[in-house]
Amino acid sequence: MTDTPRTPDQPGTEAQQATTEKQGLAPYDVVLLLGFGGPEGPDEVMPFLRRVTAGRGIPDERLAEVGSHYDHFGGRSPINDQNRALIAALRGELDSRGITTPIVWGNRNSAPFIDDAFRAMHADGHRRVVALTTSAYSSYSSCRQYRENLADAAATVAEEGIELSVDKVAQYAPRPGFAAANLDELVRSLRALDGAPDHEIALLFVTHSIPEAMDDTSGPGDGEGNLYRRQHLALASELAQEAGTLLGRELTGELVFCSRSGPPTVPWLEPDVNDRLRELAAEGVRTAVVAPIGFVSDHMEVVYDLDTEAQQTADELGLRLVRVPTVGTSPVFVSDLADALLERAAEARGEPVPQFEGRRPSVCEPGCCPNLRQARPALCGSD
Ligand SMILES: CC1=C(CCC(=O)O)c2cc3nc(cc4[nH]c(cc5[nH]c(cc1n2)c(C)c5CCC(=O)O)c(CCC(=O)O)c4C)C(CCC(=O)O)=C3C
Ligand SMILES: [Fe+2]
Repeated sequence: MTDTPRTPDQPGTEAQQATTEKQGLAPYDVVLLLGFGGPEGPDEVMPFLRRVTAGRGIPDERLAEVGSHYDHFGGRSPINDQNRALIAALRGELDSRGITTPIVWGNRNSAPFIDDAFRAMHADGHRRVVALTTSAYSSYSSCRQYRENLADAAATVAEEGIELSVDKVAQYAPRPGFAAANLDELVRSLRALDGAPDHEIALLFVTHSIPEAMDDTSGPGDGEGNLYRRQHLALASELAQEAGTLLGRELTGELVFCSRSGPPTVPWLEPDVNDRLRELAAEGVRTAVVAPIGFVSDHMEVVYDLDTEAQQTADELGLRLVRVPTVGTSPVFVSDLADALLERAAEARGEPVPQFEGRRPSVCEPGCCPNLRQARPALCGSD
């Protein structure tokens, strides 16, 4: 914070915000929420898994193993229902700001697919799309792959004479609003702990493991790499510090990983949450507070890999595991997504937008978060 008086031409002032809100999401006429997708019944599990891993060389045993996670939940992932709820919440938030721009949904790996979303938008007369992913961080899997999905879908519908222009909201993990939404959840969970002494509590921030090579190349092509990991570390340390200050506790957090796949010969980010729980129990920790900051809703990685598998590890060790909710449809998160959309629209109109540490450009830099298997067309970037 500075005490410099704000003038109307400074980015992020109230005057600026007022114009921003008045113009709504212009020049965009539709919002596309991009999800990962998931099976909604037992028959959809294997087709879904084959789509996720197409051309990826994931062994069949791993597919069968992941399929069995879905079996625990009747062959249905919660992810699509969570995205329906997110769209409803975002609709409510935009409505409350007088913004009527429709929100359409498209998934990478299950219906409704992105090409169908494009067809539906076009049929309704929409031509300028602003896309928002349900993944907050920068990496090939969580950013560029969605941009490739957009390019594939655009190419498919172009053959039918359908042309749309698509821009994207930058990955939002570095947004102060994303930190605020996660902090709310963390503080609520910590408050609910009984009088456990600080030195018996471990605070574990969890995210999806990715191959080390994918992390090494995440971020701008001419940057330092490891942006996926750095974004998580920055958020984790901010959350641990702010939660500690708010609650007057001495909390140190650390980053751990879940949901590793691929052959054991390929290194992925570590430590695995289960391995770390074992070490911590041996060091005298009694309570593990597990905050899945890498995910925006409680989908399969959370309800299986954490609430089922890591919970079982904790049970075996006699550890109490407290799982912090993901941001889901929390009002702070949804409001920040609405802000991010408004800022993207303002940027498209050539207006200034608020700056903050770690802000990602809305148009990805050349070579950022590359596809290491095969270079492919991707929208919303400068390459
Ligand atoms: C970074 C990241 C996110 C977070 C960002 C984002 O949300 O996009 C994410 C999300 C998700 N990942 C999901 C599911 C799966 N991910 C897999 C495989 C992989 N994920 C990877 C990375 C990520 N994944 C990677 C590097 C692989 C290896 C193969 C590949 O390069 O693709 C596999 C294949 C089987 C396996 O090997 O585990 C499945 C079934 C679901 C749906 C859950 C549900 O159904 O509720 C969600 C939200
Ligand atoms: Fe995944």
